[in-house]
Amino acid sequence: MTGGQAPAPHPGARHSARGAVAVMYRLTAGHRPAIAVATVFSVGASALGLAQPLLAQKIVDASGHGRALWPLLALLAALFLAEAATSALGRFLLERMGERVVRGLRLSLVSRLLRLEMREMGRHRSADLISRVTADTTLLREAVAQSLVDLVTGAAVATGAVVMMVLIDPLLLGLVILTVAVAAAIVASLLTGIRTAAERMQAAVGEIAADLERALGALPMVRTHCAEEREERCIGSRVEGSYEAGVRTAKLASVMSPVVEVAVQGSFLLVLVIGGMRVGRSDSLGDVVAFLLYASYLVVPLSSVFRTIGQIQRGMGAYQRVDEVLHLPVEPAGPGFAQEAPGETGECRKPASPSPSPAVPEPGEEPAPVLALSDVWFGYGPDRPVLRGVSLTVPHHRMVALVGRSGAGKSTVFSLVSRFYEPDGGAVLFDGRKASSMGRRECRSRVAVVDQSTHVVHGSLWDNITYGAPDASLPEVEEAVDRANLRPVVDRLPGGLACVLGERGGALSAGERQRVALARALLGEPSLLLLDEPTSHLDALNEAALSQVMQDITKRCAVLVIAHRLSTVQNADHIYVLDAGRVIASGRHDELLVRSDTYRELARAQSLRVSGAEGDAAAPSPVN
Ligand SMILES: Nc1ncnc2c1ncn2[C@@H]1O[C@H](COP(=O)(O)OP(=O)(O)OP(=O)(O)O)[C@@H](O)[C@H]1O
Repeated sequence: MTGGQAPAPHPGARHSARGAVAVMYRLTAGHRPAIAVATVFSVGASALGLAQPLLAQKIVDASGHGRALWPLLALLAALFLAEAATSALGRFLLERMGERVVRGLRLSLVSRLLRLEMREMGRHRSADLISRVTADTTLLREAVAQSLVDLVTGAAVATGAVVMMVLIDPLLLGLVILTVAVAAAIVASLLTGIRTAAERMQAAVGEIAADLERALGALPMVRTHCAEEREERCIGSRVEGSYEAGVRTAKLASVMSPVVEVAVQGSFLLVLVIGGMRVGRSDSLGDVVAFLLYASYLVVPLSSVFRTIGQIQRGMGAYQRVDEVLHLPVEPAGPGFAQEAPGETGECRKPASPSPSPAVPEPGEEPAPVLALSDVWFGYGPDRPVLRGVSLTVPHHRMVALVGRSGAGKSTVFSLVSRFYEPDGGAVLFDGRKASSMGRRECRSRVAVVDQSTHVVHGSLWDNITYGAPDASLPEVEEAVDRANLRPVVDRLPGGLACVLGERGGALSAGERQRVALARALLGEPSLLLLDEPTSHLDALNEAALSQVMQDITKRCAVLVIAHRLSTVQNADHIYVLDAGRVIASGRHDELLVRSDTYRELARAQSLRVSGAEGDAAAPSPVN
């Protein structure tokens, strides 16, 4: 498997040993030449090892007959060295192959996770998904890299030993095989239990990560509610779950070990007793010595093969979790959104021309609006529509506002415009073109979003501002900083733009984070800026300043803004009032004060100018 490609699905091959072999086979696709070369080295090393008992036999017999020993001893030393060198090379090749397999899996996982459908993302806990990329693949690496080494070398040595033992004493070999077969039957019965326990343990590890992330992500809330003990108990129960599954695995594995040891010692004992009785008849102590050495060559690798199979079962438990992610649905690769293999994509950047021009209108013809929603229906679940036939337009260089009570569906409109979700009915249009006929990347390249969560990530202020345009020049960044009213923050921070912000932008206030997000959005030169609650973290002075910033921004792009505070959008060119997923009124501020009860209520609740509005209603003035 090459990096970035997920292995093909393997339904039904989940729990059986055959399934595990099939998974290992699939995982190592693309690495077979390396495995073949490594196997040749391992077999070569085994052959060199297998020749040593023969030589030992000769040395014992030669000393018995008083012949010179040093040439044989020198040959034995040379065999030792050659065996060590070839076996090291074979082992290295196999381990490197294992690392490559895991690298490919990790790249596939990362690639998939970054492109998961938003709905799917909502169904999983992010820390659990992360643990599949880190903890589960680490367990899998041990299974693939280490186990394959032991399996290949062990099987090669055991096969060679069997051949040599057949030649020396088939009866003794039969006895050894009998004891090993009994051990194998017992080990096989333990494997399913080991795998199930390993799956449980890995799932518990994922839950620990997810719960810990939840608690650390909301640490101030945990502290202010004195919930440390409660969180500790909750996470502690996950730790217990992982401990119990680990202990169960250990129990099963510890039963396996004595079984294998008894088989090894039993074989030796049998060989010693029966071989000793036969020495008198065969008249060769050398034969018994050689046979004993071969027996050790057979049972030692076989015991490691048994252990390895246990390890592979544990790895398969982890693979199950990895495999689930590899088959989660990702966003469809529409036109212009090719799903390049990881490594080929580089950073996700806006295209060179981030604000594609709208189709050139005929002379005298109005250009199509930057954004239009036409009778859009949408629900997060099948039974509950959140948007019910929403239609709205955002013309070029205008500021349009969405207002309405909490839960009316305003942010959902943004999610559809960002194409996190597709409408169930109706259409979203960019510059007159249906979004569904365009790739997601093309749609998103037209839009910049500053939402309520105002994402600021660990890194410098510069990194955060240039996140969407990593090649931006200093003057461009400076301009975005000024336009977003961020200059005082840059001047205050030590190192200015180079200042490293803590995780989630902890070094900044909420209002400052919002302005960083705005600077980032402006740097991308979008044709449409989506602002969700832009004033939610601002004081009155900064709110007034931002209103001015928004007016200025419309010189360069259109703005669609969501605001609870109507003071921010009083000057909007057009306002849509959303209620329970429907547009119930639209117009300018003064018009809506007259025409819309809901708008008037919202305004009254915020003590905005309402008096007299009922009397001086102006004619509606749609902006397009
Ligand atoms: N990811 C989601 N999954 C399921 N339901 C959701 C999801 N996001 C929002 N909703 C539901 O959709 C409805 C509209 O939510 P939305 O966030 O669009 O409202 P809003 O008008 O932006 O509210 P607010 O002003 O409080 O931000 C709400 O009832 C909300 O519970």
